[in-house]
Amino acid sequence: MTLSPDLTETLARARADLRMGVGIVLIGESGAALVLSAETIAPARLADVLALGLPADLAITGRRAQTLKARAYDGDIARVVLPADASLRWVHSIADPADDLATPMKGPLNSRREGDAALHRFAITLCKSSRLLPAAVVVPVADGVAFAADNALSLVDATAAAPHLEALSPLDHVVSARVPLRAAENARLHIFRPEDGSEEHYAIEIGRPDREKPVLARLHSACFTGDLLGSLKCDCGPQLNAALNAMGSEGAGILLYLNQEGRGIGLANKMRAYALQDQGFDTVEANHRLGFEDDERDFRLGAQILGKLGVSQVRLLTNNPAKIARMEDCGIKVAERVPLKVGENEHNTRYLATKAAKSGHML
Ligand SMILES: Nc1nc2c(ncn2[C@@H]2O[C@H](COP(=O)(O)OP(=O)(O)OP(=O)(O)O)[C@@H](O)[C@H]2O)c(=O)[nH]1
Ligand SMILES: [Zn+2]
Repeated sequence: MTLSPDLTETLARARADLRMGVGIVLIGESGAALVLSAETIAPARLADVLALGLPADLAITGRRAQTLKARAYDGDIARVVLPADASLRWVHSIADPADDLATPMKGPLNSRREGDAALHRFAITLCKSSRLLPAAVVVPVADGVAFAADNALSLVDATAAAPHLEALSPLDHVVSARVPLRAAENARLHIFRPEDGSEEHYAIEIGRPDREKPVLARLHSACFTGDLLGSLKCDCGPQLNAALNAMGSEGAGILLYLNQEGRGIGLANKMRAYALQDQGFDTVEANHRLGFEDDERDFRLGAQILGKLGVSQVRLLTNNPAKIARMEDCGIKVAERVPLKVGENEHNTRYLATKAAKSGHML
C-alpha cells in the first residue's frame, strides 16, 4: 500500500529513532536484532535491554577495536560482549574515546566470534549515517516482527535495505534564486534535497559558466568552525572565500557547498576529534580513535549535482588528489587542477602537514 513508508523512508525513520535513543529492529538472513545507538541510549532503556536477559553485544568498528585492543573477528567490525551488568558509563567508555587516556584499562573485553555480524555491520553504517558515534547495542531477538510490533519499533528488512545504504540517494533540485555576493554580484544559489531525508546540499553558480568548456569549480565540504566562526584550526574559511573570489574575478564558476561536516562525521563527532587533538592526536588518528575512517565523505554527491547542472568537465580548485580521482571515477572530467593555497597560520601548520603526509594533499 503506497501509504506505508517504502524502504528509503523506513531507513530515514530508523535514523531519526537512533538519534532519539529509540530502538529499531533489523531483520536479516540469519535472524533479527534490536538495535540502539550506544551514544543516545538512555539509562532506563539500557536497564530494560539488560532485563531481557538475552546475549547482547556492543558493536564497534575495527578502528575503535584497535584502539581498545579488542579482537575484531569480523575485520571491519568487532562484537564486544555486553556484560549482563553493563552500566551506561561502561557503554560510553567503549563507544567514546574522550576518556581513553584518563582511564586506559577498560577490559578485559570479550569479542564474539561465532554467529553472523551482518546486522551489527548494518547497525554501524546506520549510526554513521545518523552522524552518531559508530557504536551500537545489538540484541538478537527470536521473532523480530513480533518484537517490533509489541514495542512499536521501526522494523527494517536489512537484506532488502543494504543496497539502499550503499547507493547514493538521488537528489532533487528544490529551488534556485539570485543572491548577490561580495565576491560576485551575479550569483545564484541552487538547493538540492536528497530523497533519503539526509542533509540538503547547495550549489552557488557565479555568472553563467559555459558548459561546453571546463567550468571553474570547487567542491567545498561544510566546516561550521572554519567557514562561519573563522576558526584558525583549518584552512576552510579562507579556501571558501578564495574560491568564490576566483570565480568572481573570472566572472564564472560553480561552488558546491556539500553538507559533509567534519569529512562526513558530523559536527558533534568533529568536536570529539578536536578534543582528542588537544590530547595530542593528529586529525587522522583522532578519526580512527573515534572509530571512523580518515575520510567518510561521499563525493558521488558532488558529481551528481554537477551533472544536474549540466557540467561534465571542470577546472577543479583543490589540493586534494582523492577528490580529483573521485570526480573522474564518477564521470566528471577534471581538465585541470587549480591549486588553492590560502589560510595557513600558526594554529593549523600541523593540520596542513598531516593532510600532506597522510592524505596526500598537495601543498
Ligand atoms: N574529522 C575532521 N574533519 C575536519 C577536521 N578539520 C577539518 N575538517 C573537515 O574537513 C573538511 C575539509 O576537508 P579538507 O581535507 O581540509 O579539504 P578537502 O576539501 O579534502 O581538500 P581541498 O579541496 O584541498 O580543500 C570539512 O568538512 C571540515 O569540516 C578535523 O580535524 N577532523
Ligand atoms: Zn575547516
